[in-house]
Amino acid sequence: MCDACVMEVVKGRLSRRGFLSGAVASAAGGAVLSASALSATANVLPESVSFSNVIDLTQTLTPDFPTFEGGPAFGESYEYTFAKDGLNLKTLHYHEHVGTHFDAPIHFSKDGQSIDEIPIEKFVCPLAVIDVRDQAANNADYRVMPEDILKYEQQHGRIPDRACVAMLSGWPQYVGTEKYRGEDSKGLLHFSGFHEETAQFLINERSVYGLGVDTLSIDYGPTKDFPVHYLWLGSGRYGIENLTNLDRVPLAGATIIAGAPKFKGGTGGPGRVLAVY
Ligand SMILES: N[C@@H](CC(=O)c1ccccc1NC=O)C(=O)O
Repeated sequence: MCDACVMEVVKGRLSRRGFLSGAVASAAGGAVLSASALSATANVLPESVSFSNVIDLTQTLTPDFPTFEGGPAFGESYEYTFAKDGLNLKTLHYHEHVGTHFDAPIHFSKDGQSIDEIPIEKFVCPLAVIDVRDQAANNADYRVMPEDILKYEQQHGRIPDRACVAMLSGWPQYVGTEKYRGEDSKGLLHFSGFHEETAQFLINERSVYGLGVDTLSIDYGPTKDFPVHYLWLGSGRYGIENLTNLDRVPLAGATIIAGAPKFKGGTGGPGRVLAVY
């Protein structure tokens, strides 16, 4: 090899080694940095979460999104427009319980936690999806029963601790139609929810933080006394209503990242809810 060629090879090796050792050093530095940043700021979860899919479980909120009471519950008006002012900015007016939203314990209890008081680690949870689409298709007033949970566990294993248990009824396909609320001539609503025995079972026998539904309410539509709201929220747990896309996540094994709002004293409120798996 000519002298010049040898020099080029040696230079190449040296710079590659320098590059590699620099990369190792910066990776190690990065690890140290992120570990200390974590311990300084995060409420560390007991298990690590790794994922390659993100699914949006949130309904798009529009002024005509169906509401529990039937009337409008979300409005918006422009304060600034790009054409007139060079920027767009709206004021929103909305009911706390509209669209994909949270029910905080205070919603149905005398002095339960408000939405801002729920510890954040309760919003990142294993997600257990209970598929009752067939039952709901046959009976709009179907309620998720304890047997549905036991059947789920036979197929997918025990509901994990700290889970959010969500009902998949298939109702999001009816948003935009009367059927989503299912109001009859007597003013009763018709859609699925959880049975109070199931809420009681999950409170007593399992360790669950959240209850989710893809309908307007964790209680089924025709209820007059809201037993699941009183039981579940009264036990210090939270609910999420009007979820969507639960048919796009595995029934077991996903993690829900429930982006609850942080309104001081809020009884709930709309948020962004994601599932990762
Ligand atoms: N499922 C509803 C229930 C609810 O909001 C509600 C229950 C009884 C009386 C009024 C209610 N909300 C009024 O808009 C919710 O918790 O968001």
